[in-house]
Amino acid sequence: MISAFTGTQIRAAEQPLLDAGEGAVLMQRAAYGLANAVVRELRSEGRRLYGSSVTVLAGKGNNGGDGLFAAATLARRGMRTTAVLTAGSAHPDALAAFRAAGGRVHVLDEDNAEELAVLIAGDDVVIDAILGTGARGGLRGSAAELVAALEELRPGLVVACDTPSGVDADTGEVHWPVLTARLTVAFGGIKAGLMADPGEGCAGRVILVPIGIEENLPAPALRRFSAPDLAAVLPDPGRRAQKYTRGVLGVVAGSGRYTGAAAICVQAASAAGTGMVRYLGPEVVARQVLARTPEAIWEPAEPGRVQAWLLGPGLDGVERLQRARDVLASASSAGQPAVVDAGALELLPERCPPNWILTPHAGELAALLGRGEVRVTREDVESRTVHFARLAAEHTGAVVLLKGATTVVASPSGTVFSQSDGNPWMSTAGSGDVLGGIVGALAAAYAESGLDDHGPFAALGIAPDERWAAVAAVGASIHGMAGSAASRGGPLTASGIARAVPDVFRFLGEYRAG
Ligand SMILES: NC(=O)C1=CN([C@@H]2O[C@H](COP(=O)(O)OP(=O)(O)OC[C@H]3O[C@@H](n4cnc5c(N)ncnc54)[C@H](OP(=O)(O)O)[C@@H]3O)[C@@H](O)[C@H]2O)[C@@H](O)CC1
Ligand SMILES: Nc1ncnc2c1ncn2[C@@H]1O[C@H](COP(=O)(O)OP(=O)(O)O)[C@@H](O)[C@H]1O
Ligand SMILES: [K+]
Repeated sequence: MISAFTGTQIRAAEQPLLDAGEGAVLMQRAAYGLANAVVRELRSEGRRLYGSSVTVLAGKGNNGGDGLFAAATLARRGMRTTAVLTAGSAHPDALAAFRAAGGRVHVLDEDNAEELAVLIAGDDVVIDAILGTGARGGLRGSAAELVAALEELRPGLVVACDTPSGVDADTGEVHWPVLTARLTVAFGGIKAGLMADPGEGCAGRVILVPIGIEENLPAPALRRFSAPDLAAVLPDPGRRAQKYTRGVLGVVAGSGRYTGAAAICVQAASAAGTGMVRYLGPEVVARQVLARTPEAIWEPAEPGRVQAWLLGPGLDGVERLQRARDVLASASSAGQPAVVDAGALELLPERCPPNWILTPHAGELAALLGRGEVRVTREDVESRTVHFARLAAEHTGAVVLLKGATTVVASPSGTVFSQSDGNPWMSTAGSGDVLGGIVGALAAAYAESGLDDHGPFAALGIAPDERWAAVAAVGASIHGMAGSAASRGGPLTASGIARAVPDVFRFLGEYRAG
C-alpha cells in the first residue's frame, strides 16, 4: 500500500530525532534526495547538468533550507543556480552553503515580483521551497504575486520541495496561487494532501525520499492501493468455484427515460467477474439490458438469492423508486452490502449499515450533506474532498466513495483511501454507471468471504472496520485502470471502459502469478 501522512504526523515522527540533535542530518538527507531527483529528471530528458540553470524559491523556514542546500549541491555539480528569497530572510546555514557554492541571490520585494518571474521562467528548473509542512494558509503578498506571474509564464521543470507551496499538506485543499509542479519530492512520508484533489492536481509525480524517521511514523492518514496490492486482494475463483460462491449481484437501475444506465452497469458488473447478475426493472429496460448482456437474469417479480445490491444508476419514476426503497429496507434487515448510486442516494435512511457503499459525485455529495443540514455547494465539496467525504461517512454511517479525477473513499471509522488510476477522458456519460457495476460485483464477491480475518484484506493489515471502504477503493482503481486501457490517450465510451475490465483482471492476475 502507498501510505500518506499529515504534516502533524510527520513532524511528530521527526521530533525524537530533533530532540537528539539530528535536525541538520535530516535536512541534509532531504536536500540530497531533492538534488538527486532534479538530476535524474534532467537526465531522463536527455539534458546535461552542466550549464543548465536552476532557481530555488526559498521561504524563511526549513522548507527553504532544504531547497537552498539542494541548490548548493546542484551548483557544485555545474548548474547555474539562483535563489530568490521570498521572505527576506532564509535558513542561515543553508544560505551560507548556497553562497559558498557560488549561487546568486535575489531578495523578493514589493516591486520586483514580475521582473523576477520573467527571469525565472527562462530557467531549466524551478525548485519551489517557499512553504512546507509549517505553512499556515497560502502564499501572501509578493510571494503570491511572483508565483501567480510565474505560473502564467509556464516555467520549465517545476519541482516542489516536500509539497507545492499553497497546498494544504493534510487535506489537499489549495490556497491559490500555486506553482503547478511536474515532480514533488516528499521527505520522510508522502503528505496526505498530495493524494487528494485539488492538491494532487498541483503535485505532478510524487516521489518519496526516506530521511530516517520512517520507523516513528504512526498509522497513515490515507492509503492507496498499488498494482501488487490489487493483485493480492482481487477475487480469485477457487478450483471448485460455482456461480453462487462467486457472488450474485442484484441490480435495481434504469427507467423508461434512462435505459442505458442499467445496460451499462449490468455489463460492467458481468465484466468484473460476478457469478450472476439479477436485474430488477421494467421489461422495456430489461430488453436492452439483456440485448447487451444476455447472461443477466431478468427478475420481474421477487428475485432469487443475491449476495449484494447495486441500486440507483438511471433510476427514475415513483414506482421504480419505491421498488428501490423496498430493496434497501430488505438489504438492511438481511445485512446485505449495497452499492448506492445516483437516483437511489435520495432514498437512504438516516443511518446506513457500515457495509453500504455510497458512490456520489461532488454535486450528489453536496445534496446528500444538505439532507443532514450541512449546506455546501458542489464547488465546496470539490475544494475539500477528503473533509466532505469523511463528514458524509460520519453522518450516514456508510462508506462514501466520492468520484473525481482522484476518487476518495472514506469509511465511517474515519479511514480514507484514495485512488487516481484513470484519465480525464473518463469524464463521460455512463462512466459512473460502470464504476457502480464494478464495485457491485466486488461487493457480491466479497460478501461471502474475503473480508474476514483470514482474507486478503486482513493480510494487507486493513482493519475490519476499514474493509468495505477498501473494497470500494479497489473498485475505483479497477475502474481507473480499465479507463486507461480503453483510452490509450484517446477518447473512450463508458461501454469501452466496461469492455476493458477483464483485461485489468488479467493484467493483475499475471502480476500475481509473476
Ligand atoms: N523539522 C525538520 O527538522 C525537518 C523539516 N524538513 C523540512 O522542513 C519543512 C517544514 O519546515 P518549517 O517547520 O520550518 O516550516 P516551513 O514549511 O518551511 O514554513 C514555515 C515558515 O514560513 C512561515 N509561514 C507560514 N505560513 C506562511 C504563509 N502562509 N506565508 C508566508 N510565510 C508563512 C513561518 O513563519 P511564521 O509566519 O510562523 O513567522 C515559517 O517560518 C518540511 O516541509 C520539510 O521541507 C526536512 O528538512 C526534514 C527535517
Ligand atoms: N478527470 C477525470 N479523471 C479521471 N476520472 C474521472 C475524471 N472525471 C470523472 N472521472 C471518473 O468518471 C466517473 C464519472 O462518474 P459520474 O460523475 O457519476 O458520471 P455519470 O453519471 O455520467 O456516469 C467517476 O468514476 C469519476 O471518478
Ligand atoms: K514547497
